[in-house]
Amino acid sequence: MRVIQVPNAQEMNRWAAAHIIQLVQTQPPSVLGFATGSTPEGIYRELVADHRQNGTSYKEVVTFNLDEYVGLKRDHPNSYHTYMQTRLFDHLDCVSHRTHIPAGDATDLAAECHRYEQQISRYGGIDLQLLGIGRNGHIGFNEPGTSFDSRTHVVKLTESTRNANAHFFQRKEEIPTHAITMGIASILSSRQILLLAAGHTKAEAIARLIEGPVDADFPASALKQHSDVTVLADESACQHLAKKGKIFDVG
Ligand SMILES: N[C@@H]1[C@@H](O)[C@H](O)[C@@H](COP(=O)(O)O)O[C@@H]1O
Repeated sequence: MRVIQVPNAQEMNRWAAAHIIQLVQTQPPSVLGFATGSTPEGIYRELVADHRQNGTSYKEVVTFNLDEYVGLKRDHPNSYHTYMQTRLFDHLDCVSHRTHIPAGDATDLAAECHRYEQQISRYGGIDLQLLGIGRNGHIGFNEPGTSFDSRTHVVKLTESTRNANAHFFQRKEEIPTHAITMGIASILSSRQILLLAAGHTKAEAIARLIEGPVDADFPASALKQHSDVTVLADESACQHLAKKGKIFDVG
């Protein structure tokens, strides 16, 4: 696992966007795994700005999102469909049938999970998966205790995750109780993974990820079993790390 420390969130956004753009330009057709939450918002703004200024094209790009809330229609203002549409897809030249997000409003959720996995396989797997990290170490919506062998599945959200996402909703009761998420094994099947963290609220999670053991109680630690993971974090998110340095590798 490679750790890259940058001064602030803006630098994190620029670094990540440049990395994505390079992949899109040099390895078409790229299959990108996207994440939601506050962390990637600035990266998506950078991609939109680059598309406007430099014309980087996403016509050939295939995308898969990590997760979606159960029970929200895709046009609900807080669905991850709406999040991706308004922050990214509406502003790029993506082809809509190549952008994929689990259908949280499916009547048969188990069938939807199976279908999603098959779709990822049909495109030959994900080249680059972006990840945020929850304060409890969740990746996607894989909460502590999730099997490292898990594939796309339905999860019950913990109270801490619902609270952490509360700022996206008007009222706490509106926050869904369940979600569909790619599993930990689905995430680990990606050829390359870029985990992003900015701000002091992520400092404990980043220290535990980088310096703690592999442990199912801390889902992000599964990433240590993958051979191409970069943790891109700002100084605030790195403040509890014992090891200091701008770039270093951990076993
Ligand atoms: N499902 C998402 C995760 O994919 C994301 O990593 C996490 C952290 O969010 P934020 O970036 O807002 O801190 O939030 C949600 O739970």
